[in-house]
Amino acid sequence: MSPQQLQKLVFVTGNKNKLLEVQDILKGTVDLVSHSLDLPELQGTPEDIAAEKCKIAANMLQGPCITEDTCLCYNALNGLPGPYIKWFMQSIGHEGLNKLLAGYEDKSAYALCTFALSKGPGHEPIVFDGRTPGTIVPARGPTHFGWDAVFKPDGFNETYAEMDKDIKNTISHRYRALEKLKTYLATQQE
Ligand SMILES: O=c1nc[nH]c2c1ncn2[C@H]1C[C@H](O)[C@@H](COP(=O)(O)OP(=O)(O)OP(=O)(O)O)O1
Ligand SMILES: [Mg+2]
Repeated sequence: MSPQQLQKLVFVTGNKNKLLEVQDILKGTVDLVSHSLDLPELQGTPEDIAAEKCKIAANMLQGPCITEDTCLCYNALNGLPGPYIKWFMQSIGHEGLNKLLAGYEDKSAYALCTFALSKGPGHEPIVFDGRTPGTIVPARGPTHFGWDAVFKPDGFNETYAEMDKDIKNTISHRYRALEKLKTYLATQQE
C-alpha cells in the first residue's frame, strides 16, 4: 500500500531509538509521523503514566497522537525500577542495575511497553501493553540504547543489545504492544 492509503499516526517521543524500532515494526501498516517532545511524566502505575503522557501530548499538538512509556521491572523488587528506569539508568548505569539485585537470587525481570492512543484533546487515551520476560545480566553488546545490554530475554542467549534488530523487533515488549495497537486500528477501519 502507498503511504497515502495508510492511516496516519503521529508518534510523540523524545527517544530516537524508540522511533527507529516503531518505524521498523509498523513498516507498511501505518503512515508514521514523528514529533519530538520531552513530555513530563507523573508517578503511578505504568498505565496511568502512559495515558497521562498521551493526554499531555495531544493537548500540546492539539490533535491525535500516540505515545509510549517503557518500564523495566525486577520481580525481586515487585516491579521496580518500573517506570523510573530512565532515572535509575542515568544515575547508576548498567553496573548499578545489576548491583541492585546483588542481595537477591531472583534475577528475573520483564520489559513492559505501554502505548497510548489519543484521538485528540479531551479524549481519554486507550492503552495497549506488551511484555517480554527475561533476566538481568552483566552488560553485553552495544550500549547506545538504554538498558538493552543488561536484559536477556527468555529463550535467547543474547541480550537485547547483542541480538539482531530484526529479532528484537519480533519478540520485544514494544513489538507485542504494537501488535495490539495494530489489531485495534484494523478494527477501527472496518
Ligand atoms: O527497548 C528498549 N531497550 C532498552 N532501553 C529502552 C528501551 N525502551 C526504552 N528504553 C529506555 C529509555 C529510557 O531510559 C527508559 C524508558 O523511559 P521512557 O520515558 O519510556 O523513554 P524516553 O523518555 O527515553 O522517551 P519518551 O520521550 O518516549 O518518553 O528506558
Ligand atoms: Mg520519557
